[in-house]
Order: sequence, then structure tokens, then C-alpha cells
Amino acid sequence: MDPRYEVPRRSGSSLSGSPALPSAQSRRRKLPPRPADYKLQVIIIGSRGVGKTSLMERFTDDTFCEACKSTVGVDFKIKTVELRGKKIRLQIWDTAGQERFNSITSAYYRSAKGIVIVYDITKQETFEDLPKWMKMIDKYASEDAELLLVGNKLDCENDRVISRQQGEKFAQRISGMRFCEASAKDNYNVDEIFLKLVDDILNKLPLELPGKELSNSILSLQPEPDIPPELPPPRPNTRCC
Ligand SMILES: Nc1nc2c(ncn2[C@@H]2O[C@H](COP(=O)(O)OP(=O)(O)OP(=O)(O)O)[C@@H](O)[C@H]2O)c(=O)[nH]1
Repeated sequence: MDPRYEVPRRSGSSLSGSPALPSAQSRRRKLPPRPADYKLQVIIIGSRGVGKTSLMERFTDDTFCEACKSTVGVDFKIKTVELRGKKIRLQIWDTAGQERFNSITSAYYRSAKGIVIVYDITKQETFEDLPKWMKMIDKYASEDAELLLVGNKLDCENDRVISRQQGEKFAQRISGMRFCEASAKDNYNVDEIFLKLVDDILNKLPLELPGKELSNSILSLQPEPDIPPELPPPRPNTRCC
């Protein structure tokens, strides 16, 4: 065949020894996703069975499990959200409600910028446990962490034993604590919980560094802990009622 009419090979150049042309697949490769502007950690605490895992899974995967296993130690999920034109990578720590795991879970409080404290509106004892959770916060969490109290299982209105006013009153006694009722099952107020918390965290950040632009580096000072961070020194009992 006249070499002038030879069609160049697209690939499999090993025969000719010439370098391989990029394959169709590599040419179609997508651009890497835009990195997150901020990385934030949020922790969910509260007594056993109040729905901490369910709230996290509803928010991150939009799923609900009727009979989930109790959390052992700590679990986490990641979700990226866009807020105020910023991309925020949220790392959500779901802690075990059982007291015997407190020594493990307490190690995760320190790096949390936001704390969701959950009780079950149908279970009196989970509401009565709240001061105990506040003590954990006072002892282990950063003082500037945003707090949000959630009365979960709002779909069980007929079995309600804790009124909305009781929840509100508890939150009002703690400086800066927000309150809402939600249902992981019915997906009611779940996105709102996490987005409001992130919004409050973002609101607060510039005040921590007056005169400086917010940047990724501020948050990357806090690496995402794969292992529990070191236990912080106890903090003064400022928030407990
Ligand atoms: N009706 C109703 N049930 C819920 C809701 N959220 C969770 N549950 C149920 O409550 C039970 C406990 O839920 P979990 O999410 O495992 O609770 P948890 O707080 O993570 O429990 P621990 O890991 O033991 O601390 C499960 O059977 C869930 O299906 C809700 O909003 N409504």
C-alpha cells in the first residue's frame, strides 16, 4: 500500500513503536470537582434510640431505617452543601447514645463547630437526660460551638410526652442554643437542622478573625480526624443550666 494513504492508528501503537494517542476515554475525563471552600465538623449527641443515626442518614443519603442497629462508638458521614455561594464539606459524627461509650465519643466533641443534641418527644427520660449531655458539652466541646436542640419523632404526635414549649424553654435557658422539632422518618425539618447550623457557624467565623478574609486555610487548620483528637482540658461550666 502506498504509505501516503495509510490511515494513522488511533491506539495500539506498540506495533509501530510510536507513542499512544490519548484514548477516547481519557479525552472524555471530567474535570476534578471544585474543592470545598470550607470543611466543618458537626457532632450529634443524645440518649440511646432518639434517632441520631436516622437524622444523619436522612440528611446525607435520604434514607430511613425502621430497625437500625445501635451505634457502637462513633460513626460518620460526609455531605457537601452549597450555602451563600460557598461549597462546604460537612463531616457529621454520629455518636453512640449509650453511656458506656462516653469515653470514646467525648474525644470527638472538641473539633465540632456545631453540636446537635437530640431527644425523643415520646420518651420522657431522653429529655431528662439533657442536662447530662450539656455537662458533656461543657466539659469537652469548644466554647464557641453552635448548639441546636432537636426534639425528634414529630411524626409520633399521638405518643408525645414532651411538649414543644418544654423543649423551647430548655433551649432558652442556654445561651445561643437553637431549638426545633423534627422527624427523621417523615423527613421533616431535617435539612433545616443541618443547614441552619452551618449558616450559624459561617456567621460566626469572621468574628473570630477580625479584619481577615475567610479562607479555606482557616478551616484546614482543623484536619478531619480519622482518629479521635486529643482530649481537651475541661472547660468552665458556662452553658449548663
Ligand atoms: N417514628 C419515628 N421513629 C424514628 C425516628 N427517628 C428514628 N426512629 C426510630 O428510632 C429507633 C432508633 O433510631 P436510631 O437512629 O438508631 O437512634 P440513635 O439515637 O442513633 O440510637 P443509638 O445509636 O442507640 O444511640 C429506630 O428504630 C428508628 O427507626 C422518627 O423520626 N420517627
